[in-house]
Amino acid sequence: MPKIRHLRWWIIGLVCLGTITNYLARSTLGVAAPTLLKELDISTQQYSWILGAFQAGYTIAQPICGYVLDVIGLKIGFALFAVAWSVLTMAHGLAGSWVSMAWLRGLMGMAEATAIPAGMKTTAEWFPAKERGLAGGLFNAGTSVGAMLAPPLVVWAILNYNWQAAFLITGALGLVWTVLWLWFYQGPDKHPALTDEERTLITSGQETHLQTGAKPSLKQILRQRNFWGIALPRFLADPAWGTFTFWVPLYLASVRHWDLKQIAMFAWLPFLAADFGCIVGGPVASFLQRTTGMSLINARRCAFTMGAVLMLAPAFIGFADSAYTAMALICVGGFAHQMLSTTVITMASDLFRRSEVGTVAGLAGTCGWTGQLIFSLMIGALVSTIGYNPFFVCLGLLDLVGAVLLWTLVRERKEDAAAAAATPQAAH
Ligand SMILES: O=C[C@H](O)[C@@H](O)[C@@H](O)[C@H](O)C(=O)O
Repeated sequence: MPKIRHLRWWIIGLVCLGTITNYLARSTLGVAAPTLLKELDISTQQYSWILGAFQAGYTIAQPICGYVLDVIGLKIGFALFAVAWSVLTMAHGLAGSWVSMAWLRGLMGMAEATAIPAGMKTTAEWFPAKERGLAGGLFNAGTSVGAMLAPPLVVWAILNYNWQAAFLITGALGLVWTVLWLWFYQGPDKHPALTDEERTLITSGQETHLQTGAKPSLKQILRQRNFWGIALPRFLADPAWGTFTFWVPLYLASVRHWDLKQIAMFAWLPFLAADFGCIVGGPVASFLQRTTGMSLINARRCAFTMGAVLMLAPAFIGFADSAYTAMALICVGGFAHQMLSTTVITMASDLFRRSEVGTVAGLAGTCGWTGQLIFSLMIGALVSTIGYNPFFVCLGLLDLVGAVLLWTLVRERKEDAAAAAATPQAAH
């Protein structure tokens, strides 16, 4: 293989592609739902159990997937899980009832839970500290791209073939990605296309104490206050993601009386905004580091806080007179959420060893998804009596609490903070 300059950006691009296929696969069901519910005679309540099976599997499995990646390595680990979620997606086409669909969905959720821990682990292994924010944002942007691509692709497959074909295609894309991954991916220690210069740039830009290779220990991770310092803000932040993903179309239809055509025309916009949010968080932190000389951790905390302040905008969604203003506020919410979410997700690689980043990111993800689940159940239980407004207001405030926790719970090593303050130039 010839040497490739800036290889790390190609690698994170490949991981982003993997995240896109991961989100495409999981989003297929929602788009195909109207057709397949009718054909398989599945009720709305049974459909909610199918969705629940995915959420439960995904929530529980994130640390398990992260741990497997930490132990057997990214190349084989990510490939195994990608094959599993792709084959399970394709198998959806064989389901004949809601029960078999729910089983497939639960298992698929477990395999899909690899995406974020794998992305974080790649970021930790391949990037110097100063670039991790942007790298983390780039692969995480794949989530929204996948969610945006699903509707046109799935509708096209259903119109030209049938709903089964939609699952076959999105699953097959995951397999194609796996072949690419197995062909192109190697760790930075042995990638034949990595130049010596770039390898030095990567290792010299990483914190020495994070490069050691102890195996992850669950007990030890859960005892650290830095873990809770990132996991609790995720618990408080992720309800926004769940709300934008699962509830906003329903809100637009039932409260703003939008028809399907209007929803199709506008509902992807918050995800586009979310993509920008993903990409902005890292560079904002780097900019602050460069201009003020503050430590990396403080710069991340500032970026998160900015996102949290911006998240006040969606608190006003329910008060907007026009549906279009409400939509604009939802978009600000998508942007702000991913700006702060990417930032806190990336902090797993700022605070934990490369050999345990997968497990830590997975555990924090479990907290995030638990927050999503609780919030979603609360909306489901209360929306018919109190409406959506209190929930939007709540979303606006939760991240401010998250910011306070991030500032108070996370402790950075004194020597790192001092080094950053003494040599601000080293930060970029
Ligand atoms: O809050 C949302 C996150 O940033 C989102 O992009 C992913 O982490 C998502 O939760 C997932 O696990 O697929």
